[in-house]
Amino acid sequence: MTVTVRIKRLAHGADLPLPAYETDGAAGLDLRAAIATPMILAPGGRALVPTGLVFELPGGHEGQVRPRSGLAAKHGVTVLNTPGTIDSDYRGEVKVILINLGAEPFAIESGSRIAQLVVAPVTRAMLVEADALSDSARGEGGFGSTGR
Ligand SMILES: O=c1ccn([C@H]2C[C@H](O)[C@@H](COP(=O)(O)OP(=O)(O)OP(=O)(O)O)O2)c(=O)[nH]1
Ligand SMILES: [Mg+2]
Repeated sequence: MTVTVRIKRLAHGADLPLPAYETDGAAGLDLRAAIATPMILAPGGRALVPTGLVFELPGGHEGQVRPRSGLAAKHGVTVLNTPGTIDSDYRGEVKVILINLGAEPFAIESGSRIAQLVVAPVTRAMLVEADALSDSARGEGGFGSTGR
């Protein structure tokens, strides 16, 4: 499924390529760091990394900011709030909250692909308050109630 997404590049990201799907079947658009000078993420450190991008997602859709598995596997660098939620009515710059869970400092250069954005449909709930809810086989069991 394809939807049209309007996108604006901010001045500090104007020289970077638009996010792109790296392969025909890729689910995520890689997001790049739009930074004037390299950032160093110390072990255990986190940073709000600008992308220089503003999206206009179509109604009924969200953007999910997800980690790149390569950064996680090789460096322990991931998205702290994964999946970050980009609302369709958000018109601010998309930023990525990265955290370094690895043992070494991690350098982020301008243009580094730091995360990926998956555009996904959203189902919104119409809440109906009720005094009693239907029975189910699971009932109140959770948090490991079915065993290992
Ligand atoms: O990783 C993220 C997550 C969110 N956002 C932007 C887009 C999103 O639409 C907005 C609000 O995100 P969220 O609802 O997760 O944050 P909040 O702490 O609840 O802030 P708000 O009170 O603005 O909703 O912040 C990002 O740029 N990156
Ligand atoms: Mg919110």
